[in-house]
Amino acid sequence: MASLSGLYSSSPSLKPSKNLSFKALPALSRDSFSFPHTSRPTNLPLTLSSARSVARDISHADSKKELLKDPDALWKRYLDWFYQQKELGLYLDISRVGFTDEFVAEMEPRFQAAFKAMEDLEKGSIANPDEGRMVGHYWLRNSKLAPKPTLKTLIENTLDSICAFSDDIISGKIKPPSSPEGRFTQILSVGIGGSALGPQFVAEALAPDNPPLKIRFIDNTDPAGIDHQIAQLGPELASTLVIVISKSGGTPETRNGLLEVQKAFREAGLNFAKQGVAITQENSLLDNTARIEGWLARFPMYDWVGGRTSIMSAVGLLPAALQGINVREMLTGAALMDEATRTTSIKNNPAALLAMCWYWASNGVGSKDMVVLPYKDSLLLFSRYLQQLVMESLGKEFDLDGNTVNQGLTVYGNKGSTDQHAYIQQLRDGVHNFFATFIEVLRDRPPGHDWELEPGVTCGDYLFGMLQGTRSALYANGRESISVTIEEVTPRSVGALIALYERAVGLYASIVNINAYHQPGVEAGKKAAAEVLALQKRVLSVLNEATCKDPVEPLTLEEIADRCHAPEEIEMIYKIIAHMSANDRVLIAEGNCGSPRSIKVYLGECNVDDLYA
Ligand SMILES: O=P(O)(O)OC[C@H]1O[C@](O)(CO)[C@@H](O)[C@@H]1O
Repeated sequence: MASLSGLYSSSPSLKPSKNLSFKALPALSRDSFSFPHTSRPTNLPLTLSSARSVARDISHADSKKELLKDPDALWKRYLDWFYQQKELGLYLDISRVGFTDEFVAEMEPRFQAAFKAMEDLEKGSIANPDEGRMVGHYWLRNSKLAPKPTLKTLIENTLDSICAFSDDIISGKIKPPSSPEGRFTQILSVGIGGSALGPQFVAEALAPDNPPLKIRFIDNTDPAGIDHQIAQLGPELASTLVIVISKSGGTPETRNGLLEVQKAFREAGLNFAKQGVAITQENSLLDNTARIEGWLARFPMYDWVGGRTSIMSAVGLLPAALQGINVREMLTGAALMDEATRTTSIKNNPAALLAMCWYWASNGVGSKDMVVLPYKDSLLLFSRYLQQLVMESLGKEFDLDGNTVNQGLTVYGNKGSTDQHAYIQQLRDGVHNFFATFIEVLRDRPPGHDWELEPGVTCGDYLFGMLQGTRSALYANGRESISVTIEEVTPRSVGALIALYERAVGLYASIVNINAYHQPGVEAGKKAAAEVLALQKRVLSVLNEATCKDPVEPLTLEEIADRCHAPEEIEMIYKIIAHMSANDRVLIAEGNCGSPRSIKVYLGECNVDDLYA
């Protein structure tokens, strides 16, 4: 068995054997960012890289058993790698990740290159080369960093106008036109992806129990979900501020949500424009609509802020401010964390430490998933928020040199200790395909509210015990974990957490040589969805023509596909017809929908002008 000090120190005489350590990776240099796993084998039973990973796991398990037998060594490792940002009250413990000193040394040149790339990014380089864009979310919390004075002014003016508008809404200076209450009481936020996840996370984490305005979200094109949100508002629709958020201003789900909400306003006899706010890029479709229709307010989104890092722009700040959350404190927390994560010393940079652990734990190719477990109900949505931030940023087919890499890092999680009664059984004993991140909050309750439910023990002590117990139990079984601790859930600490992960994702992307700031894969799905809807219109047009004949000519699926000149799309045509007939649409399908060959289809009525053409 490898000795304890050999695995966790750089003592030359006690170095781990080559095939049990990270040494199997090629020598690293700035120019050799390509990885041994550039196209990851999927069907081989035990590849070189998986063999190395298995060997490494065994080595970890052995070393951890050794460490467990030697609490002094574990405590030393804890202290050696313990990070704290005093001003923020944020701590990071990576002692339960088994990286070696050799590994840290090997990563050093890559990190120095990543720090340089980050410095250039903050200075306004085109850090998103595919889209030819700057990446400026760090400027949002420190406008002095913005590369041009006009951008600095824009950021500052937008923040001032967000705060002023929110104050006016909350105080009732700006009123809804026909609400008996005389002031706005609800927010309905319409947006998806980065235009929803940030505001959702912040609302759950920070909104007070009785906020000046309560918030609800439409973040999908599910008609039943939309109906539910509108029905829940009931008569309060008259005092609802509708915030439509879309950076591009053209996302179909968001457009649909807007059209559905506008219909509800019309049906209730309300003037939508007097209650509508748009957050979008200047001159986008949404911006133009809001301007032409004379909506209550418009706030800008910027070309240089990505959707998944837009939480500190109007996207996250306006809804937060309207709920009475101190957005300037959020920005301060983020700015302080930005400062802390600019240092080029890996050991003193919490974002670099996270990125380094992710790389170690997942072999630099996402071979293990990141399970995020906040032990605090209000941080429930953190893992969902991180899912987009990490997976949309890191899940890439090609690296920056055009090599196929199929990179990524899977994120999931819910909250502790709830998950202890769901999937932690598998994490402890089952397939070893993850590493955990515990998010710990020291303060259980506001001061003066705590009580002991049994002598010497509070409810919060149980939560603490569950977290520590799970961390120890996982470690005892060779499963790695990171612990991030904050003192309290406050606007400042939430801002800091967001900034910490934004920076870690940026650094990680650099060390694996990918563009973190584009999302070409999402476009493919959007394009395919648009093609399905175009096909649906062709199907309706073909059916209309057949229906307008005398007598009506019911068509089989094959006939429809032929007349659409799309025989290869017959399966999709069947699905379109099944979906439409399940929804009592104009279409009539005779036969059994479960048996596609038997179906004959025509429309309920002939439309002489063929609106579908
Ligand atoms: O804000 P928009 O432009 O409506 O986009 C919403 C989301 O769609 C994506 O472009 C793709 O999912 C995300 O990156 C983005 O956050």
